[in-house]
Amino acid sequence: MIEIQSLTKKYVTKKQTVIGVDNVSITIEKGEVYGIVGYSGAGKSTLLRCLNLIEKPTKGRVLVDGIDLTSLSEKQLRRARQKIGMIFQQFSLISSKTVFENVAFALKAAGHSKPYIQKRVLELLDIVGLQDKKDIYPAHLSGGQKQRVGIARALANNPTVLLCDEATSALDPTTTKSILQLLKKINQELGITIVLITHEMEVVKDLCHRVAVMQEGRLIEEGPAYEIFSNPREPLTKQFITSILDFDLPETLIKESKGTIIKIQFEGKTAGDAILSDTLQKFPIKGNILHGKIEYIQNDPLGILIIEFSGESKEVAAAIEYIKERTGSLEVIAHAA
Ligand SMILES: Nc1ncnc2c1ncn2[C@@H]1O[C@H](COP(=O)(O)OP(=O)(O)OP(=O)(O)O)[C@@H](O)[C@H]1O
Repeated sequence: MIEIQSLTKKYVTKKQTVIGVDNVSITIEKGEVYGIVGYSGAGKSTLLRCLNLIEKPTKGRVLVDGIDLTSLSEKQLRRARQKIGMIFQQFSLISSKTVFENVAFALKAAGHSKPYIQKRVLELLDIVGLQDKKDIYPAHLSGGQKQRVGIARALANNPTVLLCDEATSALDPTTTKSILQLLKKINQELGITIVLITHEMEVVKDLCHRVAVMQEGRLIEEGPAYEIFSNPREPLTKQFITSILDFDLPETLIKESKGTIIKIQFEGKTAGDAILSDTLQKFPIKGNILHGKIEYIQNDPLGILIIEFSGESKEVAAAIEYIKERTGSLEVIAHAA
């Protein structure tokens, strides 16, 4: 378990004081994948770097499995850090070392014997699917392969926590998917807690159990990923999820519509229900689907449907009420002219 308690990080220079992280408290459970999102400058990297004390907090505490990292000596901290792996957007591999040597480096630093290192590196390369690349230099690897080496190196000393600093931001969408799959496997099969920062909600959608939203150093919203996607409270959170779920109808379509246009959000089990066909059977109205989309937040469906209803206004109103009672939310976008 990771406990971030009232953490503040200020950067003080002669000219000014910049607050990187402003009084943030978060508890991350063991085995969880926890996402931190926010725009550039929100304080995500600073917060992540405070978790292994690469960055020293100005105030507050960071406890990993009950140990207060801020109270440790340098020597104790080096030891504690071995249990906190980290991967980076730009991979941070040593270009003059082969894949094998890059991974072995972390094990040598921890003082392991040669035979153990030999065995452990091959084991790690097997986990990340790169055994056949062990004698290759980083320059000859693709971005995805470089990140796999980064992951193998981060896992070398059997960490309990893996910190991911925009781990897929430099990768194309297909490679991103495969790295996210690998991180999911590492979380599920090795039970490693993952804390990741990202500005991509796709990453959160695929991987994160819980998510925090940061703005100007502060934590403005936090909760289970499904709740954040289905019921965002803060305007910034709404902006973030729009990229995944929302859909704006063209203005002309709304203007020219002769019916009532509604947007329905389906949550959880109701997403699969035949609410629309029920409604159309029950009420003498016509329904024209203008847009529909279902996203899976991990394994749970969340959908939106935009429909134009036409018919007698009393019947349309009754149909809307009927749907409201059965779904997560309903919004009337345009009334019948
Ligand atoms: N070493 C530093 N010295 C001074 N100010 C810093 C330093 N590192 C970060 N900051 C400032 O702290 C604030 C938060 O930066 P941080 O890099 O944590 O944000 P971020 O959300 O990770 O952004 P990005 O996605 O661009 O990396 C910014 O205002 C930044 O300018």
